[in-house]
Amino acid sequence: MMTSRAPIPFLKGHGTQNDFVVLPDPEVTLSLRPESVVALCDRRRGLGADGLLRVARAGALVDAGVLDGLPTGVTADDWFMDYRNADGSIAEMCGNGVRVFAHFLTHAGLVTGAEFTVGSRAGARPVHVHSAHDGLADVSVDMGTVTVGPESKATVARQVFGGVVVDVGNPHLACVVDELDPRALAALDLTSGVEFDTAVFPTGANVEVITAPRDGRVHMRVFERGVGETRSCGTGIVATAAAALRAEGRDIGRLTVVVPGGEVQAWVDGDGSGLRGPSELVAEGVLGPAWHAALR
Ligand SMILES: N[C@@H](CCC[C@H](N)C(=O)O)C(=O)O
Repeated sequence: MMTSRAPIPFLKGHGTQNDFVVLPDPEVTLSLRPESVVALCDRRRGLGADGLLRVARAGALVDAGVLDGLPTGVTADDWFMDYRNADGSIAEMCGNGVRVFAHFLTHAGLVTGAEFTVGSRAGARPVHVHSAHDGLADVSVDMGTVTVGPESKATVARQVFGGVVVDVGNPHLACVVDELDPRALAALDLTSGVEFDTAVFPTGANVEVITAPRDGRVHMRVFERGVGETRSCGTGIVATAAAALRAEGRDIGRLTVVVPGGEVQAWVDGDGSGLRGPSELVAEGVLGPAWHAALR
């Protein structure tokens, strides 16, 4: 078998400190085995990240057998965010990832105009890149339908919190805790993980702990499926907005969600949901020769 020695480019970026390795692979020539993703996302032996974003044409991912078919609303020519968690697992959607992905497409000149569609396993996600200069961008994402389901519980730092099941394309348990102020939220120890009802979440859950909304703002921390605690989570921010609005007796509205890595605007309206926030491209380069054997 022929192996290509062409350099493998990468970028490193983050959205409110939820960080990603970006791997441009338009025609899907790279093989992303879970162990390779784990190694690349490792903060000591790899580049270090919460997740990995392969940048590929949707049709090429179908041809390569990475996707079984084109998700709803996605066309073969669309740029597709092939998202992997740091543990090598595949997730349906990543809201911060879409912002960084859209920023990369603009930075690399792979799209024309400020508005375009990014494909994801959860379907097409329209984006608007409001600005992109000097490695920094401001990006809105139409996050589609957000479905608030039944109540459930999570155990976090030996405390049991009630929450609601929220589907943002991926599964969330969003727990608005009235008695928690931002200082008490910041003091919670999430290092030993979270427990949730696996009958409710057979494929796992992302768990958000959220303060009660005040003056249009909430504070949130998240323990992500396939990663651990992260400093932000875009789908979790939309789930947070939906749950916090529900706690105020509202189905629609707009909130500022404060996370350890910054602030993001989120909204739920009659047509769906969305978020707007920053993206930063921190570095770009090529992977060292040892990675060729792993990824080709
Ligand atoms: N950080 C992401 C969510 C990534 C996927 C998640 N860990 C899952 O497994 O569902 C975001 O910004 O939405």
